[in-house]
Amino acid sequence: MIEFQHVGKDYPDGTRAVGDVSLSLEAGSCTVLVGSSGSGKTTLLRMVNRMVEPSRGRVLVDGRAVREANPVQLRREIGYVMQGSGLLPHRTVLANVETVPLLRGESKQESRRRALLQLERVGLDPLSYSRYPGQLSGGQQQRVGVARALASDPDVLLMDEPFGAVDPLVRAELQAQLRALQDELKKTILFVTHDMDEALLLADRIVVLRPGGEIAQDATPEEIVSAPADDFVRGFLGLDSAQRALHLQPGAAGDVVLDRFGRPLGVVPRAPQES
Ligand SMILES: Nc1ncnc2c1ncn2[C@@H]1O[C@H](COP(=O)(O)OP(=O)(O)OP(=O)(O)O)[C@@H](O)[C@H]1O
Repeated sequence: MIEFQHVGKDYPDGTRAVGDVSLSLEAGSCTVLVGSSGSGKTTLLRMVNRMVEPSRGRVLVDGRAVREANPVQLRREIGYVMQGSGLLPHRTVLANVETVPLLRGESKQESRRRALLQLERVGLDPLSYSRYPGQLSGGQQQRVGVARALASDPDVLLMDEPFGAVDPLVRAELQAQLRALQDELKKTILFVTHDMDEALLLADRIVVLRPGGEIAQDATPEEIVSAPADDFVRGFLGLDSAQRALHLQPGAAGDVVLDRFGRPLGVVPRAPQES
């Protein structure tokens, strides 16, 4: 479980990146921070592994204040995937993934076992294990990034726009795979995106941030779509609502309205039959 208690961040140049945010992320669930550019998503996410120190408030992981943890230790315990994968360019795929368990003190043999398990889990072709990151496509690099984050079997996974730089087809594949992984592994995931469709697909809970780093809405995907809190959230949803492609499916009580992911949004009661 991750808790943000009245956290805020002002950068030294006076930029208020995060105002006053309180949030609880349930263990084993996927929470997606969504909002326009500059709304403080990355700043909030990086507070969890102390890449950013809050100016106010505190962050707890499993009841422990992160500011009391050793930052290096903390970063080894928490998986982190970012856009552009952040792989070491002069190490092979396998060596990149092995690095994390090795740093945590696992034996060479155990680190290799874990690395191979995770590379297989993310569906990477074994032929690419001995390649260097520069020899992989963007989508393959992101898969390696996910495998590396999972290699130390962390409870918490921070994912900052991990699929932002890949083409839409590969992106859809990576999203589907993350959902499948999450069904199996039940990590506590904090995922950042500016894409509401991605948020609706992946989240158990969506937190919409407005500029200035304040929460506009914190709710389930169904609640966000069916009852947006205000015009800001409505506007954010509306940007691509034309593509959201609602459709109907006959149900017992009437027609069920489904979005393009097949998520039920409501029921249109059937008109009484004339006799
Ligand atoms: N090191 C820094 N120094 C000064 N200002 C910063 C720094 N890092 C971020 N900011 C500012 O803080 C605000 C929030 O940035 P942040 O990266 O958290 O937003 P974001 O929602 O993740 O944006 P994006 O979607 O563009 O990545 C922005 O105005 C940004 O310019």
